[in-house]
Amino acid sequence: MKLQLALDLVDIQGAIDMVNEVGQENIDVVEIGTPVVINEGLHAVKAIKEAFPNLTVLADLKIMDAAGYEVNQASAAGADIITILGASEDESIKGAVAEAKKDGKEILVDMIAVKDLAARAKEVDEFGVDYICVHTGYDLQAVGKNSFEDLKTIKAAVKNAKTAIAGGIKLDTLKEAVEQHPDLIIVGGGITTVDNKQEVAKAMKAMINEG
Ligand SMILES: O=C([C@H](O)CO)[C@H](O)[C@H](O)COP(=O)(O)O
Repeated sequence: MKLQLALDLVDIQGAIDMVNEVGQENIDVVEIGTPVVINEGLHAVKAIKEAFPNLTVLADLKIMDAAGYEVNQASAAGADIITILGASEDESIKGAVAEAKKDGKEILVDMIAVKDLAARAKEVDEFGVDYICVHTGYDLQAVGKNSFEDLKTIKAAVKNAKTAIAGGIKLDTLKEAVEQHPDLIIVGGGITTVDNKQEVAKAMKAMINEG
């Protein structure tokens, strides 16, 4: 199990400062979140990879179309993992995988807003993707939803890909994810909004390592 720090509500310098404050030794993957890519472009991915060459960098593009091209651009900027939506066309997901493989990069499929999770996870799992991720986005977190039951659903459906979970995970709810042993646990606000970010990230990493 690995810990991914999601950086969403920062600019480029804020992202670098946040990783330094959290401590790169306390995380495995750093995510340049969708709002950062929208605001700053792929320069943010390039800047974070240059600042932290030893960290795995995920570009949360949430690709929906033009998948091969967008994966190619994110990969050139230094992304190690690129995200595409599970709701996108099969051809888009296959194209993303083909492009990523050329450069030895990985594809994470974000299942946000997918209604039949088990069925779509089984389909996507056949396309050679690296991760399938359940995700409760900000807008559903705001009405009290989470992804812990959804993780059970994809764990039962997925045979090939690694599994991941994201969406509102905090130190006091992390256990619910750890108990199910996904390959990747993604945490944004649960680290970035607390006072002692380093202490919380360290505690989360310890819980994940022990899990
Ligand atoms: O992908 C995300 C969201 O859609 C905004 O871009 C977040 O990175 C993801 O939800 C993790 O962040 P938290 O929910 O704050 O843990």
